[in-house]
Amino acid sequence: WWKKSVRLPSANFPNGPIGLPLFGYLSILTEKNILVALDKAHDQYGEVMSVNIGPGPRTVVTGDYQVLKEVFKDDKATPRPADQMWFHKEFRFGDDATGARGILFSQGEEWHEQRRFALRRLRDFGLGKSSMEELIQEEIQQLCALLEKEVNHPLKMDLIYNLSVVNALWTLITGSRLPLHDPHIKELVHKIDELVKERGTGKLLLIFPWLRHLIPERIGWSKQKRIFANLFAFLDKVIEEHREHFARNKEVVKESPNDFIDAYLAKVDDSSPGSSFYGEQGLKSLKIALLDLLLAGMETTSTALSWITLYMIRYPEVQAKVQNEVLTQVGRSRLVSLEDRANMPYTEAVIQEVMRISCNVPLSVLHSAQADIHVGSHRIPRGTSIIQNLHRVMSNPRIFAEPAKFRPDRFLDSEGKCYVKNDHNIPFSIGRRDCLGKSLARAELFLFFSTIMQRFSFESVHADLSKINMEPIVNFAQTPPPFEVIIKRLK
Ligand code: HEM
Repeated sequence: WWKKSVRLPSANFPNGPIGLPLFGYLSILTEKNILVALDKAHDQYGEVMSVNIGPGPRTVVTGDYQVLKEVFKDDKATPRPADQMWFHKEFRFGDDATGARGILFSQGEEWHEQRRFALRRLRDFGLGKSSMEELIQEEIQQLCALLEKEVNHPLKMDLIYNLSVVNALWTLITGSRLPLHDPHIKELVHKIDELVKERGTGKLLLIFPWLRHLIPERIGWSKQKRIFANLFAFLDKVIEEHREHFARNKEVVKESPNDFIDAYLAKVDDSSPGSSFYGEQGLKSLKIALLDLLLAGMETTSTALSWITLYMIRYPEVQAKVQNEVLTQVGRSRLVSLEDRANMPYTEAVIQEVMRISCNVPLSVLHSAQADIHVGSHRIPRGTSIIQNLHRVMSNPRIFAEPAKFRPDRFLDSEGKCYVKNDHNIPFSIGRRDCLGKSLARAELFLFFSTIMQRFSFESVHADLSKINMEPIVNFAQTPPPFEVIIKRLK
């Protein structure tokens, strides 16, 4: 059994380390973190290789930009692996025949439909428009008011950005915003944060899913179930309120939906059998789509903002240059707008460099091969799971010299005046199933960062800046270690 599970399925399958029975590629459990373990294996077996994760069959891992570009340019690697269905059956109304509901883990035509709809509707309700900018600005003003109260005191950066980020999404989804001190939004943020962290600490659960039957409490399975149940109760309430309103004002809502949920209910009402929006399945999909948007959108963007803050206290000279650029281009009184981005190359370069070096979602989300895939001399058979090693691409020394060093000017031209895009910087992944919220995330990062820099400075609580811990906590996401800042008003 062991030989069968660890051997290469065919002669031209990507090579890789031999896993142990049950544990698979042991370094994943014994090295400092999974990224270090995979780096070691890549160094030995190349940029397209395979490993056993736990007792499962071999998973292909690639950290080569050109390969990722080629493999993910069309639908041949868009599905999510079927062996995670145990999880989706529990939390995403999943089944073996049709996969999971929602956006993040759905399959085939259902995924196409759900993704297309979400993209179009988020665009209608703001993405890429001035209304979205106003909505984000509103959140930033509230956040700045909160920061103002903390001036000159050490402040723990834990969950500071989450409330504002989730509220921007919440407004797009539900049509109304919640005040930052609202207990509902605080509860929502805590639940999502707990869930993401639990998924991380439940690494063993991901590798050995059957442990949930033996030690559900210790492995974190019971806790996940409780958190999902709370989250669903929260979403059910909002959906129910929208459904009641829809039932009473159907024609008006259809004519001009106020938010994402309204638009979704209108779509469910107009759908016919065969569509993933139709009937009960449509309503289930709505709930999971909301869950996906909140899960995928909150922690990632908030974590990126926390990383930016940490890098600013570690490199005050970089912070000073950003502040100088904001004050020169925008001044003190006018609100920063997305149009300013073109004139603020240094700020853009700093965001890009933090995204590169902190690599928020280092292994993206698992994909699998829809049909046999040929990569150079390799053949990856249908159904094989594929990990996109984004961390590997973004720390490739041939593209990013001295990749461990924080150097925003690598995204500037030789005179340091113009921002230079680098296609190899792919924190949002690449190809047909890349991040659905990347425009929103990019807009948020720019507006939050530059507006805060227009008014405040972040300082370290340590006199010796080299003492600041920059070591990421690696789970599903790479998060900064807990840290404190002293907020100063910009003189
Ligand atoms: C800095 C912020 C963010 C980062 C680094 C990030 C990164 C990613 C990555 C790496 C993926 C996996 C893509 C793949 O499977 O190939 C993804 C998927 C996704 N992201 Fe983001 N994301 C961010 C913000 C957001 C926001 C704000 C939203 C909400 C609007 C969002 C919604 C999604 C969704 C729905 C998916 C699943 C797409 C699909 O399966 O078709 N993300 N994101």
